[in-house]
Amino acid sequence: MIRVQVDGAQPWVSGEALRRLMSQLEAAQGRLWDPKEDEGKKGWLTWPEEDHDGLWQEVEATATEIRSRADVAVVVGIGGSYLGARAMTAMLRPGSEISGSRGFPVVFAGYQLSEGELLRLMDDLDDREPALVVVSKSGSTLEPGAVFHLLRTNLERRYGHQARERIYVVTDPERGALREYAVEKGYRRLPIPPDIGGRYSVLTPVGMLPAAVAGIDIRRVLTGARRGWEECRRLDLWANPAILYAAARHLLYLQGWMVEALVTYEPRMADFSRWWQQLFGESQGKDGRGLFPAFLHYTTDLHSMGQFVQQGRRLLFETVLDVDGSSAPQPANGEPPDPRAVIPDDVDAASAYLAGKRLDDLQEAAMAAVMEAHREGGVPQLWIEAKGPGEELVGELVFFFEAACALGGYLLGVDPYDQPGVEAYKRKLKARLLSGPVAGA
Ligand SMILES: O=P(O)(O)OC[C@H]1O[C@](O)(CO)[C@@H](O)[C@@H]1O
Repeated sequence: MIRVQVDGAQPWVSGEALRRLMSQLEAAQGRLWDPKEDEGKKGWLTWPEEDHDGLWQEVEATATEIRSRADVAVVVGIGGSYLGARAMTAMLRPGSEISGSRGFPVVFAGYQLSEGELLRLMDDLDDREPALVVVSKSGSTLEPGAVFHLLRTNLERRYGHQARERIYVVTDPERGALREYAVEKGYRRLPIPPDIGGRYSVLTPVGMLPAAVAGIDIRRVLTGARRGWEECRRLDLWANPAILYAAARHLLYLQGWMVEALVTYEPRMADFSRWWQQLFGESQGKDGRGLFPAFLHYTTDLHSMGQFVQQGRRLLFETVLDVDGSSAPQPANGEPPDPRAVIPDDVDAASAYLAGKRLDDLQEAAMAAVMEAHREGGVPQLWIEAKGPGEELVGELVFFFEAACALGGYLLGVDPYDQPGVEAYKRKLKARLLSGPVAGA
């Protein structure tokens, strides 16, 4: 269940302001759900209601194969080709990184160009039995392309011809250099539907294969996505969380607020904020428009950015993503909480008022205190309450944010599906590499 509350954003998001926006909201919602609008770009919209059972069986079988052949999966991708998978694994399998002990380890690479990082990863992989999962829609992105070939070569040095049995490729089923290479080498492939763009692709094999490898029940993720789909179809501002969220942030934007900070309180949600940031940043930041999507991880960032939020230049509003309370196992009815998370009685004088409280109590109090303080500091706050079992919740949240993002793009008057601005740096980088000296030559 996802509920959006706008009480903390008064007077900017008033009932009257929402009513004035109503005809634009109806037009945006109509455009979103009209199959003739933006044809070929909205595969993500109908994806949760379609039957892809054959594909999911293949994804699950591939995940089982990876888990039986390897003891760690390295997912190579950038942007929409790794952020969603990372968000899901961090949220649902916290601690599944290479040194972690819970779930099957899934690590990520190919999302930056640090040579030191890559060499450290290779060192770590030396005493493991890795599999590579390469994810790229276009099949031609520089960062994952370079890192994939380096990791592949490393695997080939170790396993020879058999390395190919450890390499899995998720890419466009019809085109792209990576697809051709995978066919030539005989790697097992999974498709990214051509009508689903990178940042909207987390519910396809892009996110679902790494999730299944990590031991996440992807069928439950899909159940949640389907619930999100049902909620976000309604043409009722108060019953459709995506319309209300898109409307509220648009009203704040129109009244001069420039930065939206997604606030989370659980470290396992940090990667989800990065996924959210790409979704909104790439979809809406164009033609000189759009809110800058930032994120703040509380209470950590209260001790670094809290000062600015409370008293700095008034440019930022907060969207608190309140995901189903604690990440700690909850005691059964009547049972006491895990005593290891309860502050003992024999504490120093400054901590005496904390004695007997569990860390979760402190977290809850912190959320309420921050809300009050930042309101007094003049920071508008939207509140997204998300409740339910983890796997389903992540699917529901993904669909909700995707729908809100597309609607927001229409309200802004931009195309939420392209990213022409990213090409500028790509072109210059390519030109330099084509003409520049070769390292070590
Ligand atoms: O999956 P690909 O084609 O490698 O692209 C990765 C990411 O790069 C971008 O194209 C931006 O360069 C994103 O839109 C995309 O998610």
